[in-house]
Amino acid sequence: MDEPVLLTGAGGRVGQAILRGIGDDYEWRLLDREPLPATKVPDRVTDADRYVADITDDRAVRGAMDGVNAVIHLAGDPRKTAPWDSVLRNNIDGTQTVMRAAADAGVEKFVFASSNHAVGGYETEERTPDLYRPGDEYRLDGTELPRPGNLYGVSKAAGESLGRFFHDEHGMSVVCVRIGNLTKDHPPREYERGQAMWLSHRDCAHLFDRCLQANYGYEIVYGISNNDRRYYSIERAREALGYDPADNSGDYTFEGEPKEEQNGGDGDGGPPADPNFPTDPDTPTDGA
Ligand SMILES: NC(=O)C1=CN([C@@H]2O[C@H](COP(=O)(O)OP(=O)(O)OC[C@H]3O[C@@H](n4cnc5c(N)ncnc54)[C@H](O)[C@@H]3O)[C@@H](O)[C@H]2O)C=CC1
Ligand SMILES: O=C1O[C@H](COP(=O)(O)O)[C@@H](O)[C@H](O)[C@H]1O
Repeated sequence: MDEPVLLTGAGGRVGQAILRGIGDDYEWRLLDREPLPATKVPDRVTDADRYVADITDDRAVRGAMDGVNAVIHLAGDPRKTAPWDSVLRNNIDGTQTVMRAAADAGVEKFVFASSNHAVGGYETEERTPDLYRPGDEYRLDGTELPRPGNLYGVSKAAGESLGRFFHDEHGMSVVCVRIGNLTKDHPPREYERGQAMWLSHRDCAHLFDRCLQANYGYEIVYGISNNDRRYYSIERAREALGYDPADNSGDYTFEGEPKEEQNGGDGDGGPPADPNFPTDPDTPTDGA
């Protein structure tokens, strides 16, 4: 892909995971309402390709969109406790502004950062905490209706709907990635739900790379690593995008330490050297 890719929210956690992984592989336009320090910008990105702008500023967004072939849209309020006025402005109005500008500019592919919170309502009292544990077979696969657990999740469901509209009405390819819990270097520590939906930094970069490379119409996929604990299916991401994650929160202890190091393993990222070592927090141990 020779034409630029517009990355909104480039300075944030997800944006930086993407740029650190595939920053040298594309021509980027980086947009964020905060100026990006040089340390957050890949070497080849010039000042002219850095936009300090708010995504609700239609004129600025259209300026940044000129000549762009694909968009990864991350900018927004990521707080699950975000109030309505913020998600309405940043996540719904902002997303509509970016998607409309993209469709008008003839952008081919649009990747939208949706969230696990768009479907948080499926985590009912009856299903939890079993849902978060290895061996539980409950799966959401992206074909279910949104079921937000908070107003932030409502705003993400709205973004998915906007994507459907701009795909159907304007032919733009749209993929909505329901991102789980992006955490660097190890799964969230001592947090079953977070470990079930862990997305490692390298899998994050690989997944968004696949979103830029694959051909699709409209898709909703889950963005998690290949975790033993999981209640999201990654089959659709594999099939539609060619996603092939490398990490698994099951390779870490509940406290977030790599199992092979604790077990004196060979450090190859594979399973623990001693299969009898009781590393799974759900596995009863003598005296535990
Ligand atoms: N980090 C995670 O585990 C998850 C993130 N997501 C979604 O991924 C996206 C990125 O999340 P993070 O990187 O974690 O958030 P972040 O807060 O680290 O980064 C967001 C970036 O967007 C910028 N931004 C916010 N509102 C803006 C606006 N109106 N105009 C221009 N720039 C704006 C901020 O300055 C910031 O650099 C969000 O849409 C979030 O909802 C979804 C699920 C999980
Ligand atoms: O959508 C998001 O989800 C992640 C994970 O949710 P959590 O309930 O496990 O915290 C969250 O960390 C992130 O801030 C949010 O944007």
